[in-house]
Amino acid sequence: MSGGGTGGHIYPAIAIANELKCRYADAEFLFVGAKDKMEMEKVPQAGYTIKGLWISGLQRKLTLKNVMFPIKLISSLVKARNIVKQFQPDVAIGTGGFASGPLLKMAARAKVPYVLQEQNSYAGITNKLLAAKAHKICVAYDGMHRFFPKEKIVKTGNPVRSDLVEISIDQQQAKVSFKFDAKKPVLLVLGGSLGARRINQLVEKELSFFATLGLQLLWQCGKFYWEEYQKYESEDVRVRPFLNQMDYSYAAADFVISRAGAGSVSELCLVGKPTIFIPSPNVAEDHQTKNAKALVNEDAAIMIMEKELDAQFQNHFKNLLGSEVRQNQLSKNIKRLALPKATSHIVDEIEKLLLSKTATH
Ligand SMILES: CC(=O)N[C@H]1[C@@H](OP(=O)(O)OP(=O)(O)OC[C@H]2O[C@@H](n3ccc(=O)[nH]c3=O)[C@H](O)[C@@H]2O)O[C@H](CO)[C@@H](O)[C@@H]1O
Repeated sequence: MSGGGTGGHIYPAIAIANELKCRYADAEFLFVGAKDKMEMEKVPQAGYTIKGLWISGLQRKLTLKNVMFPIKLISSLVKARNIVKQFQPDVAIGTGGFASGPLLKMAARAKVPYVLQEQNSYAGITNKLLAAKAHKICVAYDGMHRFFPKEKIVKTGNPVRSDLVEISIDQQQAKVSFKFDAKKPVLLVLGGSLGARRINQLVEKELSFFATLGLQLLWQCGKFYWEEYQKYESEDVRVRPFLNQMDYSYAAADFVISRAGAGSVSELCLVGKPTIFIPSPNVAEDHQTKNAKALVNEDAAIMIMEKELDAQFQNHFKNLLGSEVRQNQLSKNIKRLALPKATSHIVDEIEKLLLSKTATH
């Protein structure tokens, strides 16, 4: 299994591994990630072993990191080749992020078949490079033949960890677990797996506005911003660098403000809470805006662009809070877009590949 760099690539890989483990209790898994990235912490937390490659992406500017890139690439290819040789996998799976490049390249060389999973409507560079030798490419959006060979594409949706597909926790209990008043509404603020500077600035500015509306705040600010924002912890405000229990966090929420990364969007469809998306304008081809727009077009969420926040946020938010009818409408519509069987569908494709491999041996 290889995917990483951000949660958006890691959690799909974990979801797929969990589903495979359910079907094949004796299956063995090995994750491969990038040495200093968040997968090195999150994958072991999910109960899997991970090995790290010394690899990073190419920077757009001329930097020392780019000078090191060829050396890192060669070192990663050598290490990936050894990993494949020792572990001898039956199949490999890549969910995006640069570490999957060397790993899957070496898997292909050892005749190990691989499946790719692409979360976004705009394909990542690593997956584009790996597409030619992939057996299947599981995607979440239409029109992906712009990037990948048409005959390899299967539209499955994005894998979501099973504990988030059906959240059984009661909302009151979830609120109490964060030491909130169970009778007062909770606003969950998500900045994607790394946190979002602009969303943090917005929340900081609107703290008294939220207080006058009687809201309690569960604010995931991101590990890089934690030092700056932890001072806002109070009776009604919880500030966290990262939320390890997303099931409790979603369950506690009455309203959500979030970035529009592919994984967050897929999870929020399953969770069905009234949501305001603030897409990151800094990602390739502006794909977060496209992710959020797909929901707005179905009247399933509200979207506010970063540049409109100062002028429009309070109005949008007050309108939402003031209308239970609107909240119910958004909840109903966003739930309709959920794809709860995505992980199972992807694992079906992996199974088919394994079976065809066994048949040809
Ligand atoms: C800035 C950037 O490059 N973002 C990209 C990154 O987003 P990012 O890494 O933010 O990923 P997503 O929004 O896709 O998913 C976030 C994942 O992290 C989990 N989570 C998040 C916060 C938290 O406190 N705890 C937690 O567990 C969520 O439950 C979810 O499973 O990958 C996505 C999928 O390829 C892309 O669509 C995004 O554009």
